[in-house]
Amino acid sequence: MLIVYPTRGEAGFLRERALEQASWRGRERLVGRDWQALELGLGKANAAMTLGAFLEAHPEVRQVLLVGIAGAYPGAGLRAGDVVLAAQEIQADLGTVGGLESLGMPALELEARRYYNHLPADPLWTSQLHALLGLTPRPFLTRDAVSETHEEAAELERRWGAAVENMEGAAVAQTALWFGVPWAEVRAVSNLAGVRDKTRWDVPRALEALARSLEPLL
Ligand SMILES: O=C(O)c1cccc(C(=O)CC[C@H]2O[C@@H](n3cnc4c(=O)[nH]cnc43)[C@H](O)[C@@H]2O)c1
Repeated sequence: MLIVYPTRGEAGFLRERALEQASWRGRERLVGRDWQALELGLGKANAAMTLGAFLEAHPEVRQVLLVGIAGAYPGAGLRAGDVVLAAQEIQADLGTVGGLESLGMPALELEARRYYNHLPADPLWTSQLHALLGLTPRPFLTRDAVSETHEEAAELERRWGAAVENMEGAAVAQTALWFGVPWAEVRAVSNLAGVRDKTRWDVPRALEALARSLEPLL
């Protein structure tokens, strides 16, 4: 299993369990008992290019799991420390404000299936994680830009029906789909989306919960 994470700050629990720490094209690479982990970098471009290059160089990878922190939308009923599993990723900053459909061009076309803004997590891998980790799949949203106000976050939640937002998920999803590798995503809530005051974030609580939740996999 290949675990991927955006920033080194989110991977302390993996580093503690790694048998080997290395570097791959300037990105941190950790090797565990029956997993490896790779730092992606922040945002969609970093995530897509790093994962794409790694999958091209490592055709033996059979599953990808993206882990990290996320911002929760106001109506999602989530707070810092809650851990969520992705049912799908919604690439909300591609196309018009309402998405790609109105442009009539998909983001990805595979075997006659057209993907616009919605990118489904692998159903089997996700159902296995649901059973193993006891997490309920929820819709995730990705933009390179973060929500900066409550109103912005609430509008994204209303328009797309997502529970949480992040900056890399859709890029990992689209890359994995294109390479034909099952992908899944688990994130811990660090903050309410739209809140920029870091004193109202709780990243340590989120990362502790993420580590606890993923223990059965490590
Ligand atoms: O400085 C800010 O206002 C700010 C607002 C939101 C997120 C950030 C980050 O630095 C996020 C880094 C990292 O964490 C994920 N993340 C966590 N919370 C959110 C969020 O509310 N919206 C989007 N992404 C979030 C993200 O995937 C990044 O990898 C700074």
